[in-house]
Amino acid sequence: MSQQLYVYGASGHGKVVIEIIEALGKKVVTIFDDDESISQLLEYPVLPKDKAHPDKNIPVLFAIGNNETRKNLAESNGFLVTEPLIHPSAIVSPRATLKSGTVVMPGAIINSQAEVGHHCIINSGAVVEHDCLLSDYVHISPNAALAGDVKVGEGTQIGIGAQVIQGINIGKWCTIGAGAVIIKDVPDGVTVVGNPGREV
Ligand SMILES: CC(=O)SCCNC(=O)CCNC(=O)[C@H](O)C(C)(C)COP(=O)(O)OP(=O)(O)OC[C@H]1O[C@@H](n2cnc3c(N)ncnc32)[C@H](O)[C@@H]1OP(=O)(O)O
Repeated sequence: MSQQLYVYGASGHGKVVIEIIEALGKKVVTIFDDDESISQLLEYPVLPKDKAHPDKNIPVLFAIGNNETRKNLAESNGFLVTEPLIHPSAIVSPRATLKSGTVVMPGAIINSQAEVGHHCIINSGAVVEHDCLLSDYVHISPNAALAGDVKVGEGTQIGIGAQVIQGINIGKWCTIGAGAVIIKDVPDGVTVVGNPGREV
């Protein structure tokens, strides 16, 4: 895996990504952001991509919390995408598979034969149990937990502290609210809150 990385997105999420890169002993070369008013993130300079002439051989991590924005950026930029970045304190089964552009935050757990797509965020302390199947651009927020064999469609966010019982199918581009408890399947494109989860 490359020892040098770009980070795209000078956000709070970007700060956590930078600290993962540092914890892995790799080097952040530059942070990119389309907002020209941002010049620095932590100790790193922030540059608009068009002014930076990025090296096509240095991979990027798109550090954007919003799933749709992250997808649009990833699909419109010709960057080399980084292999998954996994914080050293996370526990990832050797039988789990993670695709490029995905980041696993401190303390997260991904268990046996789980599959995680491209450009996903498995946030701090989240649990993705055995045999779960996560499509691209999914965000599992801090401390959320998916029991075994849960499927999550593209672009869905599971909110902070939410819990999903085993075998549930959650559709594409859904939002599961903070602390929700999901005990039945969720169709595409809806927001579900509460315990038990109800559509709003
Ligand atoms: C490191 C990081 O920071 S990662 C980021 C993690 N962030 C999250 O997990 C955020 C998750 N987001 C939420 O929970 C939000 O409240 C959402 C997306 C579910 C709803 O947001 P909005 O669309 O703005 O809905 P709104 O606030 O208008 O609420 C709609 C209704 O749902 C209720 N509601 C909203 N969120 C929740 C929730 N988490 N649990 C229970 N009820 C909720 C509201 O009280 C309201 O009810 P009412 O119509 O009876 O008054």
